[in-house]
Amino acid sequence: MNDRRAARIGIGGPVGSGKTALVEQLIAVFGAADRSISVITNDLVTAEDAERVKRSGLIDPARVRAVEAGGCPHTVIREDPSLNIAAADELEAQFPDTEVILLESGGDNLASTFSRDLVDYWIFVIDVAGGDDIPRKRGPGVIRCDLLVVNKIDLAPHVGVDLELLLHEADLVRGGKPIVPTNARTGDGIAAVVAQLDRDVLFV
Ligand SMILES: Nc1nc2c(ncn2[C@@H]2O[C@H](COP(=O)(O)OP(=O)(O)OP(=O)(O)O)[C@@H](O)[C@H]2O)c(=O)[nH]1
Repeated sequence: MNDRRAARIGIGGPVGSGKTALVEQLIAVFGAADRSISVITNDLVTAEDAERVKRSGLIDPARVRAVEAGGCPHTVIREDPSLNIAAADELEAQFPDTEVILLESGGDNLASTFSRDLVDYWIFVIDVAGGDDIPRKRGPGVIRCDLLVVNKIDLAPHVGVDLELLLHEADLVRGGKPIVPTNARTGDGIAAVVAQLDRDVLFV
């Protein structure tokens, strides 16, 4: 994508669902393929997620920016995304080769959604340990995201969740829009996430 603006991809979802783990997996896959990626993290009042990504050793730390939301994450990813837009513009100016900018939202609830002024595409991450009734709650994040990632599939047997049923119910409430099951600790399913991004937003 030499002559095009970098794709801006949001990653939202409940606290602890595995958003940062997914970011780390995506950085590794893009890095291994010599594809250029940058990251913006949103935390409430710290830069903890950004520090963790910088420490991973998987990415040039200069390509990682932190936005401190200072309060409700909805504000900075939906109502007033100006801080994130400015951070993305800066990263793009500094690293013109950037193909993808990942924007990780602070952990929130099932209602978080991204402004289309901020992102071209957004992923919502839920995890099976959150319960198999999550799709039935019809949260806007689950229903409206471009790609639903169902993470921590390894935990399904341990928390009494029928993964197939959860995926089926998620498919029903999403009307067939894409869903990818993952284990963001081991990397299971990450290739399918990248394939979906390539098809839907990166066009490679
Ligand atoms: N078993 C299992 N654990 C996972 C998986 N993905 C992430 N975790 C673990 O779940 C915990 C939370 O993961 P994070 O990536 O920090 O989650 P997050 O959504 O970024 O969390 P916040 O930023 O606090 O909202 C960590 O201890 C991860 O190691 C997975 O697929 N399986």
